[in-house]
Amino acid sequence: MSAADGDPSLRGPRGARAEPVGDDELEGLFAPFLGHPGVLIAVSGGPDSTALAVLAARWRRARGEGPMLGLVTVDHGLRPGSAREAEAVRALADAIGLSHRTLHWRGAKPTTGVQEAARAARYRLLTAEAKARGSGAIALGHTLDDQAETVLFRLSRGSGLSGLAAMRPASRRDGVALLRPLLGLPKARLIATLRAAGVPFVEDPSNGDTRYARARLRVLAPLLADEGLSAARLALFARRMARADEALERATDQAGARIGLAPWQAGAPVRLDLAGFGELPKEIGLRLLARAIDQNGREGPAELAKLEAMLEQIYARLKGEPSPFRRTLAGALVAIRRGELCVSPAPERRKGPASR
Ligand SMILES: Nc1ncnc2c1ncn2[C@@H]1O[C@H](COP(=O)(O)OP(=O)(O)OP(=O)(O)O)[C@@H](O)[C@H]1O
Repeated sequence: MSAADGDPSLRGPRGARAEPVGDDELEGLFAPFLGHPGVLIAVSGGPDSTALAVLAARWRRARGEGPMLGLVTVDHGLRPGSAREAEAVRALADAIGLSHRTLHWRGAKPTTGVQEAARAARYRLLTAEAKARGSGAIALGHTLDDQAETVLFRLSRGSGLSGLAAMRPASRRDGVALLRPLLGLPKARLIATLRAAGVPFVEDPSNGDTRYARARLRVLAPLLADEGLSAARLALFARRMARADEALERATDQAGARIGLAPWQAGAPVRLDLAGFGELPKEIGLRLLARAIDQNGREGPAELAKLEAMLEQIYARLKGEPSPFRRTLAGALVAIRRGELCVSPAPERRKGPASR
């Protein structure tokens, strides 16, 4: 048995030895890059995004042509070592022949919810940089293990079907494509790839910090895998949810066009035929209501449980409960009048008398 055989980070599910990613896999992984003039590779210096950079550079070199690739690191300025980590990514970029830029999260940092704020700032900085360069796409190093963790995290938070579809291999944010070429690969294979190539990487210390729910779920992962809830199975579950979600979204488009009494326009009130709404399958009605509220509210997406409760109240009116219906949710006003379900921006809340 070699030393590596005993290294748990090199083992895949149920102790199977993880193989480095082979050159014959690269085209399949990176073909989605081809639709873009340039791709910014978001590299924290951790194993996943380091492997992403190494593999993408290998792919690009082998084909001799393709999109411009460049590495970008966001220095959140939250840990003393963060500038050094960004410098290590620059050294990696030099070694693999790609450019590198560090983006800084400046300004005041919140004392609570700092991880969420850092994540939002990171995406803001990355999408702005991609737009400024005309790159069109950002590549992220999420793996199969991250996908599994996202499914478990969302299950634990009561997400519905769309949330359980978890991360998509390709999505959009602020007009920029987000690509996740490694979403089908276990982290153990990426670590094996870096070890085989002799490329160093760092581990984010917050990854093992059990004050965070994701780190606690990571601790549970081997136990769940023993019960059949392996990362691969959870990721397969997410793909099936994504397939169902796409079908339901399309059915929702069609239902909206069919029972809409006014054209669906960004920022415009939504008017739906109430009887037609009542005949829709519940899931489609729920999605239409959510869209109408998203479009008219100012407070972001409404919570699923609140939407479900409102849907039941609308059904009660449809069954003949006579009381008037006028409710606000997530900054939108939902009202029933003269056979119509109307969703419009909620009036500004009146402020009480000024206090001294
Ligand atoms: N500081 C950083 N600089 C550049 N890219 C980063 C940085 N941190 C994370 N990323 C990118 O985001 C990917 C996911 O990182 P990580 O899992 O730590 O973030 P997350 O917050 O859990 O992910 P998400 O932002 O999708 O929720 C990394 O593989 C990398 O591509």
